[in-house]
Amino acid sequence: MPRIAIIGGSGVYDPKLLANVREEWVSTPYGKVGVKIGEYNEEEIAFLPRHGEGHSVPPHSINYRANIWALYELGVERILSTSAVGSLNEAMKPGDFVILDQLLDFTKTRHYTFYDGENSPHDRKFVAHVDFTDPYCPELRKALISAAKELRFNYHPTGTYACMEGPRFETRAEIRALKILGADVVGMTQCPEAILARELEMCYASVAIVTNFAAGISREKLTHTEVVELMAKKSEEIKYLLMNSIKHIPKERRCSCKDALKGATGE
Ligand SMILES: O=P(O)(O)O[C@H]1O[C@H](CO)[C@@H](O)[C@H]1O
Ligand SMILES: Nc1nc2[nH]cnc2c(=O)[nH]1
Repeated sequence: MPRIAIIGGSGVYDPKLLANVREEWVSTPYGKVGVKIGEYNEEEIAFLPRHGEGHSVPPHSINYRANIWALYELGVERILSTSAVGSLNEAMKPGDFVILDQLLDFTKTRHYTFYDGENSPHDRKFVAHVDFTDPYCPELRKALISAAKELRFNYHPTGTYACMEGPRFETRAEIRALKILGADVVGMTQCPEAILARELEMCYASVAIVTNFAAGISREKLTHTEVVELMAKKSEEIKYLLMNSIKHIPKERRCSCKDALKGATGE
């Protein structure tokens, strides 16, 4: 049973980092999900490309609830993910790794919770207001930072990610506003992926890879081609970073992620 899962973002579509890969189809109250399960250092790891293998699913249409529920069903406790981002912070350059620690959510049309009270399509028919002060698991963040340090990668140990609805890129004015609000990087997928993991008391962290300077900061037109091309160039480093992080993940969970529902339902 995989304790750890990797969710691959743009440019990270296949589990080449794993051996003996099999696919398991998991039924969830939100639909079926195909999850790859393989081995790394004799440990079972689950892998899920959030956009599908051919990048066929745009960020606003991803079935985040099915994806996270499927990993939970498989017994996953810890989720590491990648996200390709634009940078608003001149210190965070294309090719740099940012271990996210904060989030700003500007998405609009997504499904943000599993807990819809009586309308929940499962037996958790309650309302839950989960603490999200620190959206990322401190233990997973520490593991990613230790690995980036060991590998001597260009990395930033913190970063605020602004999640936009997409699928378009931002206007110059939106990036100006996000900078005033304190965002360091901008993407389209961390929300609701991070909160949904927290709602199922799973640990979640994401390593953002800067693929471009954001709209109005970059002198070039923004293209998805540029994003995928840079991610392809970084694919080996991303693989090493994720795999090296795994050995730094404590077996025992001492973070508060595992108690996220305590006090959240008013019980
Ligand atoms: O966040 P990931 O999945 O890496 O994808 C990023 O890349 C796409 C834009 O090129 C958007 O979907 C953005 O969120
Ligand atoms: N929203 C958004 N996502 C990205 N992913 C990679 N670059 C960007 C960007 O500039 N904006």
